[in-house]
Amino acid sequence: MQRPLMIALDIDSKEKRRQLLAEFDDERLFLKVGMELFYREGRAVVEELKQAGHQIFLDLKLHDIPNTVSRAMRSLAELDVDVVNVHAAGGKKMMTAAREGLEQGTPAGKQRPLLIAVTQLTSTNAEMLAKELLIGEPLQDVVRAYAKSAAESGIEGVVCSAQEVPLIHEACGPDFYTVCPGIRRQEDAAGDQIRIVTPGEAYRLGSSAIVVGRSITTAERPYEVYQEMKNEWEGKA
Ligand SMILES: O=C(O)c1cc(=O)[nH]c(=O)n1[C@@H]1O[C@H](COP(=O)(O)O)[C@@H](O)[C@H]1O
Repeated sequence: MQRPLMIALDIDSKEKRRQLLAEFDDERLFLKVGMELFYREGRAVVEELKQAGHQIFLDLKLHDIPNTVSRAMRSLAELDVDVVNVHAAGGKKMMTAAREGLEQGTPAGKQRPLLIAVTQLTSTNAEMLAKELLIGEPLQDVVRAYAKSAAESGIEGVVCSAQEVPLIHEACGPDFYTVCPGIRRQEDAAGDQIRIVTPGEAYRLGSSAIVVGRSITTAERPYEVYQEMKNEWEGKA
């Protein structure tokens, strides 16, 4: 897989989704289908986007008992998506079950989707971790430990802030896949994101992929913003 800029299609209607994608002409994109779109449009949206030639990160962040996650992954594997995810907080048995479910569900002759685990959401900070979630260790240590658990479960990578990419690569090796949301240009509103990084900084920190939602999807000229952020991410700006 290249180092893609994944566009988060967090959009609340089929019409708006089609309007947005029309801005990109025939360009083949890496699209993230998350809960909002999937719960609204179901499996059909994935099939439509695949047929149009796009790559898909199906971001449903599974987090349940191992048996349930395994069986859910078996079902998602039939969709022929490129990347799927779970919450690392579900533990090693759950992550292993997710991988096994994917392996069982992947049709013969097809490559199974890349499986990654969310370490700590980019909307989380150290204070929230300590005071609300009652996790006593420093945030970076928690992210490192969760990434190691993911690697030990035989899955290929994590979702993390680009701020944590160097420590994850140190712990899990340089090829461990790091998908980084919480990406903003200097001028963009942070919204609910806390551990934010610019596309250029994510590139310099060695992220494998970045995820960009609202900076592109709510822009007046989404394609221009996409090009600008992509150039920065590819080290061209
Ligand atoms: O798993 C994710 O994709 C994810 C993990 C995380 O820690 N933080 C995070 O923002 N995301 C997703 O990445 C996207 C970020 O969107 P924007 O904040 O609009 O750029 C959203 O679709 C989130 O669901």
